[in-house]
Amino acid sequence: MQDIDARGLVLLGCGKMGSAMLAGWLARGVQPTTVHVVDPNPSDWLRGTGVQINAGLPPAPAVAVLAVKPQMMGAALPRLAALGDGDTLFLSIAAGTTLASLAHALGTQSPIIRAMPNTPAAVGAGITAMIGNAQVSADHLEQAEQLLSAIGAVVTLEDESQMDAVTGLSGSGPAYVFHMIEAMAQAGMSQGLAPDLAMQLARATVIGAAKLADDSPDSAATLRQNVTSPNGTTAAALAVLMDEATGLPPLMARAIKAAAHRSRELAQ
Ligand SMILES: NC(=O)C1=CN([C@@H]2O[C@H](COP(=O)(O)OP(=O)(O)OC[C@H]3O[C@@H](n4cnc5c(N)ncnc54)[C@H](OP(=O)(O)O)[C@@H]3O)[C@@H](O)[C@H]2O)C=CC1
Ligand SMILES: O=C(O)[C@@H]1CCC=N1
Repeated sequence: MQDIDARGLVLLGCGKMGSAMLAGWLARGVQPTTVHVVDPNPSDWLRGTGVQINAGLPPAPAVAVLAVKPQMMGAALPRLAALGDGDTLFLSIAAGTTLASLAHALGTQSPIIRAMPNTPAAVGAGITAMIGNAQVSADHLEQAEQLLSAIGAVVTLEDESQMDAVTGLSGSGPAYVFHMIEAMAQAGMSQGLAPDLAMQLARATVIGAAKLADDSPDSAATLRQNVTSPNGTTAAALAVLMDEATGLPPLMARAIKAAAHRSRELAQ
């Protein structure tokens, strides 16, 4: 992060994702005074970090990170378009906003990386997929990887067209898992459990299964089979969940298709 210490980092938008990233960078040793945040309503947490808020921006920061809603990009980008010295890396995490539209606003010679993180970034357990335009150098990629690895794993895409599917799978994916917790708790209540107990069991089950999936060398399919006794309770449930027409696979396929479709729509 030496370049950031010397030239500064600009963060445009410090909401859920912006603050998760900022927390990761500060934990990795980025100096608060080198970070310049632009946000209309700074939170108490942000004010307590020691970063510079809504002050003058360095003319050529090492990195400018765009973390506003896609719908706000049009209003927010002109502030950033004035920045940069040709070597300033622009890093956008906005869903649906393409490299071409970013280059249109920021200058076609600007190095730009489009990335898609997810909210487990807030606890350092995110996963981010990224891809850069032709102006991005190996140094820029390494810089982005350093910043994004502060909030979890990082993968590099081969083609920007993969970003819509990535957004539908891992960008939006945490919401599917949280909704599964809600649905499992609700189903437990339908079977007679008190709401608090049902929620405790549902949360702990998802957390435990996620930890096991993380720690174990076994595939998800093997871990599933390990729960499933022949002709037992799990087999009864999986007959419902794995139904080809009405089970989880076709439902999840429809959900992720809808998210990817919305990502493409946001690009229009
Ligand atoms: N949430 C998620 O799971 C993920 C989100 N993303 C992407 O990250 C981006 C941010 O999402 P998220 O953090 O959830 O959204 P938030 O609404 O939580 O954060 C956006 C922040 O930008 C601020 N803002 C609005 N207008 C401007 C402006 N002109 N200049 C500077 N800041 C501004 C908002 O302030 P105010 O609220 O006061 O308007 C808010 O603090 C989006 O583009 C989204 O697609 C990517 C991956 C995952
Ligand atoms: O819902 C959204 O549009 C953003 C992008 C991925 C997750 N949240």
